[in-house]
Amino acid sequence: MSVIKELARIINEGVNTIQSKCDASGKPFPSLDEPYTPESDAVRIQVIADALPIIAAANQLIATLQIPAMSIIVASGYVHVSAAFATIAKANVVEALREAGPQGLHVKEIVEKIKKPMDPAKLARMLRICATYHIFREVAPDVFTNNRISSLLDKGKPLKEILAKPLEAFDESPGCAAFVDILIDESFKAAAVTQDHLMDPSTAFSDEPNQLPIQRAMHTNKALFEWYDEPGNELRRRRFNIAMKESVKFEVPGAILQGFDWGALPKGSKVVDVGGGIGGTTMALYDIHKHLRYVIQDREAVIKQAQQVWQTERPEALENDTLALQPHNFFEKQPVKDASVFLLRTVIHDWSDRYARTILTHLRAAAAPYTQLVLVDQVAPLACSEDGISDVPGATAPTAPPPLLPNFGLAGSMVYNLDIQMILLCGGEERTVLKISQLLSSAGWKLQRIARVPGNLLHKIIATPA
Ligand SMILES: C[S@@+](CC[C@H](N)C(=O)[O-])C[C@H]1O[C@@H](n2cnc3c(N)ncnc32)[C@H](O)[C@@H]1O
Repeated sequence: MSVIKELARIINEGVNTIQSKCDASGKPFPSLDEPYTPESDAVRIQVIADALPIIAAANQLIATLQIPAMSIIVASGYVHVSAAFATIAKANVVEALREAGPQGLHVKEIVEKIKKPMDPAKLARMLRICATYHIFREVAPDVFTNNRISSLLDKGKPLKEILAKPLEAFDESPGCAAFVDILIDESFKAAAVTQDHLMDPSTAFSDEPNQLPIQRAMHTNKALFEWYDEPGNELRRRRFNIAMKESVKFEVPGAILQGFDWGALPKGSKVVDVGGGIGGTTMALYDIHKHLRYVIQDREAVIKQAQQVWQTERPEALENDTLALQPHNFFEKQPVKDASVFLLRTVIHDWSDRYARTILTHLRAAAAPYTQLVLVDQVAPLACSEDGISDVPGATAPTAPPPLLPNFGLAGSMVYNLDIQMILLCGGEERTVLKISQLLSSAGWKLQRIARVPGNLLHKIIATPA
């Protein structure tokens, strides 16, 4: 069969399977036109494994059919979509559209509502390119409304409140609003200088967290997290912490609970969430596993914000000593010596090998013989076959059959976006299985297994003292 026919077959058969599952459950597949709600999107999770090959095949079919020059120009031109999108998000257009309801708003009315000195005609052009990428809908000439994708950026508050208290714009915002705002601010600006940075002999080979594109773009010599603590960066720091807390919610539901038997840990076992942020991960565990004790460690400023969040959302955890919030620099000696689990979610990927090794070595020195290390991180697949790459259980990622790319192509591409994000902002890396295994053993840990949650970006990398 020709490649294009084979790709079409994968799409057809996959769509039929999904439709049958939806018919059997009596729930329609969520429409792109309606705003996102977790309830209306629930059916997607049930068919996520069926959707992966279809997404991979559809993108490969487009790449095959499209005029090559068009493909490369469109890919280079994602910067235009980002520029449009960044402007729209910054101007709180999503919230104005939510308040207007499904009939949408004319761009002139949007500009009045958002109280920004913007040219409505240019805003229409920005919204139109996004609508063409299925973000927003143009429902009549120059009249736009939110759809399932754009509505995820809704900060979830009245527009008036956002305009009155811009520093608190992302506090308690659900969904991806905070996360995307990092991408269109820090990442977007760092991206603009990346080519200069990576071909400048004074920075090209650096593994220092303060010699990255972000420093070049922002004219600072502070590493990202120190820079967040600088005066003037209050919004960025708050936004980052909210983004991380909310990121737990746009994983496959309950992902943190899967692949590691938290329930089997004896009563009173201590789980130390190292670099735990304001505690989104610990909160998800705490809500289900009340028999455990938790410690969240992070930088002082973050722990202060965590204090407010837990006081508001789960005050009893602080009152009954189930949870301790502890300022701690993970480049220094680890104070907790009786941890059952050192849990690090999306921490090790932030750092270059040398820095990551220091963090892991401090944890190894504080580990008891029964301590388990649980890294919750991406595991970057190669874009070719990985057969026989490692015999550690779970090491080999599920691969797509030909003619699809073994890594499911664009269906699995987010890991590489985040990998580049690490080059831009932190100096870390989304590591392959081999790199993870080498890093762990260089710090005295033995990789035992990788527990994958189907359809999820983050996996559990479980190690014990070597
Ligand atoms: C990518 S975030 C992950 C947060 C959290 N684990 C989660 O998944 O939501 C990395 C965390 O590392 C923290 N961090 C950075 N440098 C640190 C340091 N030297 N000591 C302790 N925590 C640090 C940051 O403040 C941030 O909360």
